[in-house]
Amino acid sequence: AQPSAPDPISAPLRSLDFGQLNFLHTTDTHGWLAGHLQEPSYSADWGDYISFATRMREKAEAQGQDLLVIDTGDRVEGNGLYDSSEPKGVYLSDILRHQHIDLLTSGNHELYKKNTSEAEFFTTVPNFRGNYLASNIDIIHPTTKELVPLAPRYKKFTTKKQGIRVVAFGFLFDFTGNWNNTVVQKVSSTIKEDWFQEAIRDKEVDLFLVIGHVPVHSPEYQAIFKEIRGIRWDTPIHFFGGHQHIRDYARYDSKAFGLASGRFMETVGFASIDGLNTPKSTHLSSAVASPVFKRRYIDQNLFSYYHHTGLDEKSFPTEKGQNVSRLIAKARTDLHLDQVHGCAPHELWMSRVKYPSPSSLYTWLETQVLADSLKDERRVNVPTLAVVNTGALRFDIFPGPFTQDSTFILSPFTSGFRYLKNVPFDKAQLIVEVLNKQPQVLQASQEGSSPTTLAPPEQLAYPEDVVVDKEPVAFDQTPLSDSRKLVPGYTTEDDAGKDGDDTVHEPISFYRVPNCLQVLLNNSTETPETVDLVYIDFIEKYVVQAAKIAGLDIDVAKESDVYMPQMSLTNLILDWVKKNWKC
Ligand SMILES: Nc1ccn([C@@H]2O[C@H](COP(=O)(O)O)[C@@H](O)[C@H]2O)c(=O)n1
Repeated sequence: AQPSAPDPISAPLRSLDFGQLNFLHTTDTHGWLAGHLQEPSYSADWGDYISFATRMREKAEAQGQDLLVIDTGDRVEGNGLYDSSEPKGVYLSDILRHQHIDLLTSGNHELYKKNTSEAEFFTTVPNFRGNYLASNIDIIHPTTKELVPLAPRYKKFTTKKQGIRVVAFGFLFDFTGNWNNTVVQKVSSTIKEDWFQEAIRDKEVDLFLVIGHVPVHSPEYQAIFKEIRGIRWDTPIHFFGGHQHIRDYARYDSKAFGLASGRFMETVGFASIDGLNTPKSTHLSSAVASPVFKRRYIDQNLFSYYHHTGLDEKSFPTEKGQNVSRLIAKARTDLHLDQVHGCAPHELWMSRVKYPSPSSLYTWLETQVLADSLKDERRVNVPTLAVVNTGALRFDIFPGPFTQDSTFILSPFTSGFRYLKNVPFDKAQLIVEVLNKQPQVLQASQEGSSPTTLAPPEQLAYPEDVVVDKEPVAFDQTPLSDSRKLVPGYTTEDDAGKDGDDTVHEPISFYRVPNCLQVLLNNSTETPETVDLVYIDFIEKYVVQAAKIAGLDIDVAKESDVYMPQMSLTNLILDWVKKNWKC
């Protein structure tokens, strides 16, 4: 772990059920390779994860079993380790590559910008040569300008110990926000292509593995499941997914399951399959008709890692893991990530408290940061309605030092502001109302595709608020090894029940927020007739649609202009923190 990481807190743990084939899975890590330096439950780092995967592989192989390590994308954007370097990601990719990852794929964040997808093409794909899959992503080759697959479409391989014959695919959900140097083909048309049809007709396959940056409960994964099942009625399928930042497990049928392993290096997903028919096992009388699938969501800390490997402080770390922890510490020093810009007086939560409220991160952004600091000197005293999508803020703020790292953890994106002059106030309000009308924003959600949102992605999995009654939870699973108070954390309920989390936690509330927050900046007590409608540039395409619906007949892209040139939301927040949160 990193030198400043808090020690994990002991907690009652559920164990892992190993099988013939075992998996470790990360997704949506968003640069958090140093782990969480303010939260004991997630305080291990990528170096510890490397040691963990090594020890788990040793354990599996000693039992004659196999272990595969999988990552399903969104490795970038969301943490100082990625976002604060110039160019972005140079430290991150060098740290990432030390983990032996058997299969990986791209997320949407790898494709928002041209330089990010080109870095995948030139660095991450070669770093994991042969293991990076891109079933539905093409990129314009930066030199030849030809449209080429970002990485191979699929792969067939045989596992080391059990000889399990696997065909693996790597998908991205039907993402449309990519830069125009990449092409994301819809999943429903990709699975009709000849190469896919041939791959699923291969009879020499014991397991189909579908990894992807796709929610496990999604139209895209349903379509892939149906397509494979239509041809191979009996072959086991394991899906690994992500994107919604949640822990989730889907049962498609008795031989097909899918695991999603959370976000931000809070979770390492574990899955296993036992009873697969393989060329070896079919000769044995022990071959089983129906395989058994298991899953567990591991809290990413050393207490869990020691427990699951049966090792301790001395026997657990590997030399490589320790070197990588040192590499991360050096990168954090080079990037000045511990530099303190101010001190937060109390917690500000994204979803643990109601919005609006004094402890809501969004209320703070509206009533303090934007209200104090959003001003273009060319537009002084002009009434302004400011709109920012809630998904632009990515993490809670904890009391204490607000560092260079906290800045990017909170607001990693480079988005700035644009504005439309003299918008009738009632129309401006209507535009915000339209933006907030639905969970899925405007953009006629494509049929058969995952919904998109301007709110934090976790919210797609919560149709309603979850309000936790603060009474201690009853624990009816494995016996408690420790009767102390439970630590608040994940209490996942999925298609296999309520016993998925390795650590038994006290539950946490989840309150929904609107797609966009808004603040009226007006020096007068009178309602303005017109306002400057200021919006964060990421939502411009949605503002265009909302303006049409609101009956504002203008060409938004043409008539809008940059507001506070050179100022990003990230820097606006940082300047406010420096001025207002003295330590
Ligand atoms: N420049 C950006 C990029 C993304 N967002 C928000 O993040 C959501 C997607 O996040 P995932 O990690 O789930 O891919 C997106 O819907 C936006 O809410 C943003 O605000 N600015």
